[in-house]
Amino acid sequence: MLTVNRFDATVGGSQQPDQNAAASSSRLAALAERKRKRAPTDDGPAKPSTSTATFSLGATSASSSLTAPPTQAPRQPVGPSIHPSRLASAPILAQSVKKAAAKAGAPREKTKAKQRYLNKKKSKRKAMKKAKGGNKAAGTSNGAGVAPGISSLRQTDTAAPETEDSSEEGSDDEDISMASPAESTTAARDQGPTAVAAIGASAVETPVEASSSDSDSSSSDSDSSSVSSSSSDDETDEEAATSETIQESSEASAAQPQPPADESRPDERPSMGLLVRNKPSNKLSAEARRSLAVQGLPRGMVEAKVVDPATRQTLTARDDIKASDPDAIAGISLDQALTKRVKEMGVIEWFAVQAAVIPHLLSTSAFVSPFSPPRDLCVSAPTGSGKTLAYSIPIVTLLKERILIRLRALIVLPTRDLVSQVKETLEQLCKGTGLRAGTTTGAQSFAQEQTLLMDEASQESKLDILITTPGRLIDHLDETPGFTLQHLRFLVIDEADRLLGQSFQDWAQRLRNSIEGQTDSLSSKRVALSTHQLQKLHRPTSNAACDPSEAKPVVQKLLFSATLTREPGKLSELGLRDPVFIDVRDEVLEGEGVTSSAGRFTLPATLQEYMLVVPTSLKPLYLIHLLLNPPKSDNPGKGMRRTLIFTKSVDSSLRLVRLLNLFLDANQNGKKDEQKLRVADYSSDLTPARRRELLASFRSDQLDILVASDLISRGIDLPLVENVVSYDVPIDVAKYVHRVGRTARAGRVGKSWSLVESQEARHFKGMIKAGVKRSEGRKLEKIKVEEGQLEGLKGPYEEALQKLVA
Ligand SMILES: Nc1ncnc2c1ncn2[C@@H]1O[C@H](COP(=O)(O)OP(=O)(O)OP(=O)(O)O)[C@@H](O)[C@H]1O
Repeated sequence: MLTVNRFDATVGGSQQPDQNAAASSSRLAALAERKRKRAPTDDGPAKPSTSTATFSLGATSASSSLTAPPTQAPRQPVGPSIHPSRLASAPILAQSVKKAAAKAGAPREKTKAKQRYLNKKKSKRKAMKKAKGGNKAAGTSNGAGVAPGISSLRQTDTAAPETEDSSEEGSDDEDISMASPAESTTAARDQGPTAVAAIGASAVETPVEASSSDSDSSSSDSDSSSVSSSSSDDETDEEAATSETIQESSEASAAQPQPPADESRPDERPSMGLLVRNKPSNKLSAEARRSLAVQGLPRGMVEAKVVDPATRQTLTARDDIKASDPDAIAGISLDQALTKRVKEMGVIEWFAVQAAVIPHLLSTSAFVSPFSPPRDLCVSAPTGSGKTLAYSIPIVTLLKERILIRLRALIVLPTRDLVSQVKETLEQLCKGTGLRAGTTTGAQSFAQEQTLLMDEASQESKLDILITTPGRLIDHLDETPGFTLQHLRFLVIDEADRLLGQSFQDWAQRLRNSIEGQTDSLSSKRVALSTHQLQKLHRPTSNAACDPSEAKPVVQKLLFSATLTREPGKLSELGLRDPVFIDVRDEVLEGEGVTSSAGRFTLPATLQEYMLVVPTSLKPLYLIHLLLNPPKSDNPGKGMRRTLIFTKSVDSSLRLVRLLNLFLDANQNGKKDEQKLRVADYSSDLTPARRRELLASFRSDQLDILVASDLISRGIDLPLVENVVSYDVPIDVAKYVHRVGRTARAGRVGKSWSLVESQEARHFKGMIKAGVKRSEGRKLEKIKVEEGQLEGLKGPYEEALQKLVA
């Protein structure tokens, strides 16, 4: 009753006078009804009802009864206590009171179809009870008497109790369990096939969550025309869906290899009704989860090669190789000149991703046969783990033997800054090889880029390697005479998940069309190959394989990211050829396949993560405190330098930089000796030249802090960054991974600090827990800052705020 009264009071308090009058009269009516209920009736004493049930019942009926006062009200007295406008403006509230009403047993109209369904259900239940009694009598275990597909899962479950890891996953699920089934499915789709499969798996076990069924009963009884209303109020609909889902799943399981049926009780295979009653437990064994998760996935994804991030391999130059030394041959052996250049770049040993990818790519040849083209490659490895060299070294090594200049490698990246960065790496590697690398990003005029790309007279490429953004690439494919991808040997899509998420100009499909057009060029048009190319071309063994129509594009597609999508749908945009997957992350735990951890991304082992829960109104002050007095600092009192701060937008960055600089000025008064922190914003509004200048200042320690939106959260390699601060929490886990990945690169130590507003804390922790995987012993540590610690900063902060609004 208290709940109702409080709720009424609240609603009344916010209503207009006439609404108040209506509400109080309805409250009186409700009171009278409650009294009437307490008094004995002809039918016997009234049953006590809980306050929630009473409230819910009334509230549900409110939606239909408020417009016209209830005529046969006895069971709906409290209805008018919720104003219809409130229900109309709060669909979730309306839905929940409706649902509660259904539970409380509000009378509902039953159609014939529904009645038929219920009757059928009743008789099934009876049959099940009988069967259950039989089972008990026979002393069967929970697996016996269940359809083979399901029973096999359950028996495994019993045999293999949950591991620590799987229970942790369970708690992850708990954290995100507030999402509706529809939300979960959408989220799962975003996370890739595993998550979708997991949803599928949970539908097998808890099919109540399945979306609408097309049974008569559900369609006839539904209040709403929307399919998504299966969340519904209707228990019967839920049961119908349950039954159907289980039927479907057992049909599906029939297609799978089945364990032998229980021979001792061959005739006791139950009806589907029994399945509904004997729902399996909510936990599938790890093995069963894995097999569900991998169904329908590409071979390479299921058989992904998992590489330990701690793997290292020594650098060997080709001259050192002894033919008898299998390790040297299997290892990475570059020629002396390239080894020297790599050493000049600070490489003394190969990192894990390089140790896996470089030999894999070097095992193919520069010129591959269109009749047996190489498999494509998808690589997922943590931020700062050296993916750029992993693809650049093989490209340079294989292409430097070329005779004619043709465009043989195309590297696509999402931003200009990244294009420039990769170009610098390739230019260093190409020194002395004669290979030419160039870029097109729109930083220069289109005509200038055309001149750089193509020889006007011969209309041949002037570049061996082109590094570009997708938009500019499509422009050149469309408008630059002679520009072709027909000689391409390597196509690299770096930050692949980000690029595949961008659909502008339909770039992925158009790129694919341009590449696949080369099949014709190589076969029917018989494009003249270089002598070298002809010599290297592997001759197919049978004549049938020489059929020009069998020729395939020779381009090998290489996809890289720290957060690579495992969604086959997304990957298929590029028409990958039987891709090999290399996944650099900690060893696969028992029961965890490559896909079961899809959507969980590995963080660098050298990263320390911290979070501060802060009140929204004082967030800037907490940031200032953090910057001036960084906890866990090796140089206390020196402030937080070599720091990147991420905000949610360019505007936020600008405002924050102004406030910080005003504060630092105000705080500097009288402290001449102390070196003030130097802060600047880095945004897409700045010219490329200004951005280059800022990065150079940061690299040379002339700037301490750069404040940016997510513009530079991906890929940018600033080796000196020691701290990353998320002033606004990232909107998804991939953004978090890329932001924090600007530090702790190439094996260096780095710290990330997330300022989380109190109301965001639960969501943030859940998101991170579900989305990232850390090395053993690592965790997200909470740092506490008491408001008292901010006292000394309040004066200059107030001063800065006043100047900011002036
Ligand atoms: N074997 C190595 N030894 C030492 N330093 C290396 C090695 N390989 C790469 N590096 C350096 O590590 C840094 C990070 O490399 P890179 O930018 O390729 O990382 P990444 O994996 O592409 O990261 P992100 O996912 O953030 O783009 C670079 O400064 C690079 O020069």
